[in-house]
Amino acid sequence: MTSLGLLRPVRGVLILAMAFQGLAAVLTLVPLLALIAFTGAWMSGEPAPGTVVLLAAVGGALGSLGAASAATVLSHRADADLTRQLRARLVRTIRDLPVPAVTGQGAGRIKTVLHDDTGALHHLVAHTLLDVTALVVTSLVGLVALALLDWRLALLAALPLILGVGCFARAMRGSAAGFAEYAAQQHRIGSAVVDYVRGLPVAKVYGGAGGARSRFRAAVTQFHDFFSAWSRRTSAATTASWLVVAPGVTTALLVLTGALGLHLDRVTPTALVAGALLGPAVSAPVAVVGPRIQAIRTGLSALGSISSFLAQPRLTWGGAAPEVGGALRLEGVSHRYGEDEVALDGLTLELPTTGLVAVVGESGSGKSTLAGVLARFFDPTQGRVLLGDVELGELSEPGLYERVAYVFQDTGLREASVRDNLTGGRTVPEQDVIAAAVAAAIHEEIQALPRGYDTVLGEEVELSGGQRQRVCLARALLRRPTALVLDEATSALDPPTRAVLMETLTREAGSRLVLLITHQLRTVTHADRIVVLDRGRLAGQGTHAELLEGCAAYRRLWDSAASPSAWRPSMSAAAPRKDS
Ligand SMILES: Nc1ncnc2c1ncn2[C@@H]1O[C@H](COP(=O)(O)OP(=O)(O)OP(=O)(O)O)[C@@H](O)[C@H]1O
Repeated sequence: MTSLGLLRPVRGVLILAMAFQGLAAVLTLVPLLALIAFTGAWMSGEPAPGTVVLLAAVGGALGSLGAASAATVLSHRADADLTRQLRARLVRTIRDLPVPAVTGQGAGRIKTVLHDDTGALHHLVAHTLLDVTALVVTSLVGLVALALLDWRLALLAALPLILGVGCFARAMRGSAAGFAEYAAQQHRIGSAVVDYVRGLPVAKVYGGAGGARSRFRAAVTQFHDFFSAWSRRTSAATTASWLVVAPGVTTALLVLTGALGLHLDRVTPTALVAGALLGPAVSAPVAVVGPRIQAIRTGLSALGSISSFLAQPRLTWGGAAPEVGGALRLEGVSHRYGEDEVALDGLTLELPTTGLVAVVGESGSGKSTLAGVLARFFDPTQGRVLLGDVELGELSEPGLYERVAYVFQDTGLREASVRDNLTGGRTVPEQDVIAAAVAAAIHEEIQALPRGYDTVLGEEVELSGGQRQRVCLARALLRRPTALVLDEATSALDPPTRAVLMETLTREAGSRLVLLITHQLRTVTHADRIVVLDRGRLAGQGTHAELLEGCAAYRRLWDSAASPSAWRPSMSAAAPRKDS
């Protein structure tokens, strides 16, 4: 579908609105035409049709008001319908996009598309199309009416129009690239603003050294330089196009020539009056069409931007239900961000169905990318991720997330009650909610909130980072998943709380897979299996003792691990588990 195809759902209403606007433009000229007829009759000594003129003036004015109002109502209805439909489609698209496309720079693009581009469409659909219709119809009808009375005066009236269009076309030469650059620069400023606002705390501390602030300043300066140069290049031709079609110029031209023609008996008094009244209506639209053209271009570019946003590759889901007891497996999984950045490199791994598995590796070794492909936040660029014998993409979305739960370091909580955050709005027995919160060591702190489990997060209270992580863990436990994947999900906890949670996770690992991605090597030495990643490759896997013995990458990590954690496996946590 071309970007104009996005307007298809409201095409009918828009055409009707433009028809009403065209009618309004014609009716606006009716009083002038009646006045011309009156003047002609009066000057030639015929009985002047005063009542007809009066009726035409009133009828034309009222009719044009009515038609213009109908056009405005219709165009605004079309705009409201279109905006609602497009925003719904955009929200569905955002929901299905791979996560990296909606975070970081992607967030800036979403803001542009949802806010700026749909705003630019409002101007195009609700206002600009009607304005341009009115301008074109007024100009054409005025020209035709004048031509019927005196074709020479009509040609004269068309002269400023032609010159004005010529100057304007000259001003617009090469403007497609200029408008594209204008849009790109606006987008750059938008992204820089998002980046700057996100980095504000850093910028406050580090002042001018904050890269985001410099990027924002550079984007604004660059835009200013570009826009000044563009204006300088086009201002002479644009000003000339405005001057040449100024109503006074056209009127003077037609009155002087018409008077001369009258003197020479070549022009009738009626034609002279018609020229003076209709001439400005013929050429004046050029003066106001410039900003409208820019609005049309901005609207069309917004349509293009929305259309390409909607066309982005999305994650699609199948309908398969996950096999009961299926293990998570990776077969030759590689993932690249962009052209060069290899984050995972031919990773083949079969995870057990129960037990505590830790994933460790140096910073940048691909741990979070592994969590991302397991969570199907995005698909790997190569290879397959399976649950049992079914690829994740063939599963239904609820099928995957009911079976496999994820807790991430910065997993967001919604502005909703603690209970709703935990249950996701589902009806869950109260004792299950409490049991999950107890297991995640957060129950007592929730009870101490102003309205306990009914307290609205973000509105009534702000939780600390560690509390948020524990609420997220409780939410995951409440699902009773067969696999629980945690990416640095205990990073914000103090050692005693982390110790309690490690007890919980170790206990949970007795009946499900708990995959713990962590930097804190010393908290997972008791894991049933430790997977070591090194520059996206599998460097080794086994128990702590086996890896110390046979995996150089693990030994390096172990040697560089800082201080021992407060937690050691307790007798209860060390209960035997079966590995697959
Ligand atoms: N969104 C992204 N865009 C581009 N490159 C990325 C992105 N996310 C990660 N990378 C790159 O992919 C590689 C692996 O990153 P990843 O975050 O998976 O490693 P990690 O082991 O989790 O690191 P850390 O322990 O520091 O969190 C790194 O080189 C990183 O720079």
